[in-house]
Amino acid sequence: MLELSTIRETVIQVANAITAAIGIESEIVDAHLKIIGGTGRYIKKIGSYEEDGNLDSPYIYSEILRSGREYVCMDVTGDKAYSPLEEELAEIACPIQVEAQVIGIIGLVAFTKEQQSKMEENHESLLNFLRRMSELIASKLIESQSSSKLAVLLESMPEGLLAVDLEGVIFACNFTSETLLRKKRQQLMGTSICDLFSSKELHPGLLKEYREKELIYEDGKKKRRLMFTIVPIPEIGTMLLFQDFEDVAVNAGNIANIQNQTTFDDIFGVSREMRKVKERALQVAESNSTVLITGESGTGKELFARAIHAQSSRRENVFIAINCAAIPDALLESELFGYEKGAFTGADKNGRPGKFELANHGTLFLDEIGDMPLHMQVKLLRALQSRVIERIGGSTPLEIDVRIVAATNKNLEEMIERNEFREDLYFRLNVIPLHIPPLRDRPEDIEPMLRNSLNRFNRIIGKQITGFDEEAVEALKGYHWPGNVRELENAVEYAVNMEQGHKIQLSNLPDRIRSKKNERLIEPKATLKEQTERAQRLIIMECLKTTGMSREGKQRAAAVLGISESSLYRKMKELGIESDQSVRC
Ligand SMILES: Nc1ncnc2c1ncn2[C@@H]1O[C@H](COP(=O)(O)OP(=O)(O)OP(=O)(O)O)[C@@H](O)[C@H]1O
Repeated sequence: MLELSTIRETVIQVANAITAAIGIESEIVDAHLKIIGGTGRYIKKIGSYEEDGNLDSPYIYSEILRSGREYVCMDVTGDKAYSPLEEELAEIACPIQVEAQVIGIIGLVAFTKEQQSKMEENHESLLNFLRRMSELIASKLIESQSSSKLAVLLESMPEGLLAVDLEGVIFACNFTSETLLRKKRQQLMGTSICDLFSSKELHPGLLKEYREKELIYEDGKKKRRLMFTIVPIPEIGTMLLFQDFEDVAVNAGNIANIQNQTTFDDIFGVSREMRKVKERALQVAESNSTVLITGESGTGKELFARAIHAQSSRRENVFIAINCAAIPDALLESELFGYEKGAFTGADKNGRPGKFELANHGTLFLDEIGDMPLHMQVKLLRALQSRVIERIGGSTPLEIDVRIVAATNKNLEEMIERNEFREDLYFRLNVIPLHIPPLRDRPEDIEPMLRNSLNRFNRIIGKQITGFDEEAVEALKGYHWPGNVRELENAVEYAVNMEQGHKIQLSNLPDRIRSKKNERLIEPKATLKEQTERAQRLIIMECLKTTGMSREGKQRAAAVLGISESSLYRKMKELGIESDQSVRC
């Protein structure tokens, strides 16, 4: 039953509007004969019942509710069906109907002779007016019911939902988001997304459209893996939908969503080098052999790993990625192999599958393999050799059928010499090596990639920028792109946001590209390696000077440079930039 009381405010406003327009008192009752709104003498009676709330009474209002008929009486004293208060002289009443259902009544009541004659003279037009008002109330009720139905739908969605504005501030959330993030609605609403998630991908300006990406949510000491789908909504903000990662993999029965897989067509590159890498990757994709992808951060290693999976016979099963650098050493083993119930304090009481199990019959992408601690390298090698794993605290060996694709931006051969990486594991992984060259070594790719990114961000941000002006192209082509394609994408996104005209101007490029710092880095006598390291050191220091050395500062610096936070920490270590060192260039 549609209840008028759910739009009480509207009902009161309509009653006031009627009286203001025609100078006669009005009352509005619901389907239980309860007075919901009224003017004049009826204000005091709001909340009480007409005809004692008896729906079977022989009087007018109960009769209107039963029959749906209108009532017009210019002298109520002679009407037996009327039970007047002493002063009531005349009444016009009109049912409020939604389809065939009567959900209330609007009554117009004359208490003075003057009002009575006004009613008599204009009863046709007054009745018409009441019909319009009754339609208005009915449509408001339907509208409010459908928006509350929508609210019920959003609340009962199995996915968490957060809606953020252009500044990244949460303005809507649902019940599942409270459960998954272990926070109350009041704590979520009005909070910046940056305060909830450290992953830079979720920060405003860096939010990009993507489906099903695994990101980590940290709540105090607890970490939770969530699978995100991000939908930018131009001019409004972004909608984030997320699920518990394990639920997704288990519910999917380890069946992949093949429609949204990254394929080789998504890998862009016109240079000879890129065409060669793509050809080679395509050749080996079909086989089950282990692939080791090397290349600097942001060159597209994960993109290649996904395309290989999509091209293989495993494409209908899952692709699971694990970033060995992002997971604390103590957790890496349970992340990879899972654990049985009661395996250790704080463990989930039902036990949990590891990535190997989740990726069964699919592909397991071991990202940043060079950052895997030595003791874990031994365990990984054992699993790869025997193709059998055991959960922590378990005693049943599980056979696994997983294709391994590993990636690193480190020089594993140098690490082997320094005893930081096991040679036997290296040979086990390096069955099919694929090296992706950095962007600066394939300059022909820069311009087409800029155009490609421009089209994409025009679409996402809703702009129609036609290209780059000459000076901007020159700066972009001359830049050394330490963050490779990721940095290029971020630079174009920044420029598209900033640009108000039809072409991207030099002034709208990020500072580090505009200021052509790379020119003063060149020292003809130094080796290429020395010059590259020096350049990287200067760039990172310069960036940290702006963002600061706090944890958040470093997160921002990583985002600006287009590298992962863990890559930034690693680079700082390699280049001798200390965390608490004052930033000088
Ligand atoms: N050849 C390419 N064509 C299209 N997009 C690319 C290409 N290479 C990289 N990208 C884009 O650049 C970004 C970084 O790519 P990806 O994450 O695969 O790099 P990565 O080498 O794995 O980085 P990291 O070592 O930091 O994890 C992604 O948005 C990806 O889509």
